[in-house]
Amino acid sequence: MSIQLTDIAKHFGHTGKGHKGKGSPGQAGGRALEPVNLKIADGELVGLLGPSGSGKTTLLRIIAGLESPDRDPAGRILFGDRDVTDVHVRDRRIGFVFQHYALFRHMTVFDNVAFGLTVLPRRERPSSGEIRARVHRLLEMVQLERFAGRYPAQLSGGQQQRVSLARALALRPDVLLLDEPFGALDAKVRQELRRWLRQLHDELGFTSLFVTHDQEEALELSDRVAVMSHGRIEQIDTPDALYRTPANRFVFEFLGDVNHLEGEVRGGTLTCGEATLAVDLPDGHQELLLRPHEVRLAEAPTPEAQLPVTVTAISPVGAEVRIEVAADWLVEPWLATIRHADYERLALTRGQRLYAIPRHWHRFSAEDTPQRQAITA
Ligand SMILES: Nc1ncnc2c1ncn2[C@@H]1O[C@H](COP(=O)(O)OP(=O)(O)OP(=O)(O)O)[C@@H](O)[C@H]1O
Repeated sequence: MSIQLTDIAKHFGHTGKGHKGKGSPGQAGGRALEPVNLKIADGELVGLLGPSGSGKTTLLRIIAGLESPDRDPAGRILFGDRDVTDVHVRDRRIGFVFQHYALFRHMTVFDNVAFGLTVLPRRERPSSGEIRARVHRLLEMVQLERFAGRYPAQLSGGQQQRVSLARALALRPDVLLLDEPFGALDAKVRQELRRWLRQLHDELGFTSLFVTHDQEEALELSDRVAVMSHGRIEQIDTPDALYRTPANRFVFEFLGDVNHLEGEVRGGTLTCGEATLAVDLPDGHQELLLRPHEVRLAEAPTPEAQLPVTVTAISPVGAEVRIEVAADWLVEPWLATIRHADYERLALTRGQRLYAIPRHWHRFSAEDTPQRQAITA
């Protein structure tokens, strides 16, 4: 089922009490959402990513029907061809999963998953045999069949969240909405649950929208990610496109580690203390941004890049080695990620003097037009 939002805005009155007991800090006049336009294709898995207070949950709750959008502008929500703007939450055919597993503690796993089906009006309710079959099939999918008779308290956090997922899917929703579904779990379990969700999503073909403030989670799990800030969608794109062609500085900085280089450009050379870099930019003050993988470390400078640094920390854990380097000309240390082979070849140690050689840099002008330049060194 596709989802289309047109001009969905939300303004909370100053006296309004938040569902989380929050006020409306940082947003003039309690504006939680600027008018948002968004199209999600049938069967798509979209992540809503943004810092705290950027409006992710508000947007999700409006789509769910748990919160109503402003009347001015008169926004609309379509599920497929159906206008659901004024349709009650229980008639929107939505499944929910929230961070805090709202499982019924006095019910077994089986009964929790079956609950939504057993409370359907009689004419819509499947037979008890059918309910049993459907619940077992769902528990099989989330590999919890042998726990059907247990109570939530007898399960781990990750298992409880899998029950929540099965329960949300029991009513065969067209749309699955997840609010920080894995937020309360440790890193390894989160990773596992992401795979679950992706698999179930692909297998069952529903449309999913999930809220997260975890960049890695959003980029790994989603077909597309909507990056939000201050109640606006700054950019919505595939993870690859977001990372490679960010629409503005906020998106660039929010999606990963960033190194800063600020200096004065004169005659095609940027100077910052004892560091210099050849750049194709007009004279004046400039700030360049670099991702850690765009910084090469070498034993000698090049004619284009003379950026002396000292290694201050080395973290060889993971697919790449993370090297922190510092220098007098840097306000904050830089992070460089290099291959293990290069790490061994350079025989890096703490305190070692090296040269940073930018492969690429990015610049966002005041009008936020992104620019990316490759260094032809
Ligand atoms: N019921 C409410 N009444 C008043 N203000 C609210 C209410 N719900 C949210 N807000 C405000 O609206 C803004 C957006 O909040 P929202 O919860 O949507 O952000 P979020 O991106 O989901 O944040 P988080 O990651 O912290 O959950 C915030 O400024 C928040 O304080």
